[in-house]
Amino acid sequence: MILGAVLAGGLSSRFGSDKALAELNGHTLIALAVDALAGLCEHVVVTGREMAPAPTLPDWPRAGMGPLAGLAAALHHARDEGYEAVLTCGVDAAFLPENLLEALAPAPACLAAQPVIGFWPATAAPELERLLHSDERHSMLHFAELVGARQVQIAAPVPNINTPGDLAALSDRS
Ligand SMILES: Nc1nc2c(ncn2[C@@H]2O[C@H](COP(=O)(O)OP(=O)(O)OP(=O)(O)O)[C@@H](O)[C@H]2O)c(=O)[nH]1
Repeated sequence: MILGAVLAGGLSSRFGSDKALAELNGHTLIALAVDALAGLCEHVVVTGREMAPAPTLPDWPRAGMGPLAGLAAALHHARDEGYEAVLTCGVDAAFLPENLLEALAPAPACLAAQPVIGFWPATAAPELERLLHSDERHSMLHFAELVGARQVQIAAPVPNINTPGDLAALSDRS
């Protein structure tokens, strides 16, 4: 079983307002991200916020530590509930390719350009706990390197939405 996890905390400082609640074609970005993962995974959770269109998990060990703390919460849930791995994306992953799991399997692996989109085995939880308690860089890429994740290139990259301009460009395209 695969658990989908939307990493949905953060400050959205480049966006200027909570980008999870920004709308694309009448749907919030977080709802689109949950739907995208639900098409690929048995169950979906949202980390790093209390209100969401799917069950939520608080970041581990605490909020304010970045997306890895959301991944840690999801890996703990996966381990406790018997999921073998977690598929992650950010709130700005409105369009995930249908073959994403095939491209990322076997875990661990992540997208080369966007390591927030990754496939992580539940057994990676202890290494992530160690990293989050260390002075090392708390970045998805550093964790990916630590666990030997393959960095995968895909033909059609998932668009990043960091600014209102990024969102407007997507609205124009769809
Ligand atoms: N669970 C969780 N997710 C996070 C956290 N920080 C960022 N994220 C998510 O990780 C993804 C990538 O983060 P960024 O795009 O850099 O998000 P951000 O930090 O809100 O944006 P900036 O402030 O503009 O850098 C987004 O989907 C964020 O929602 C966090 O502390 N906890």
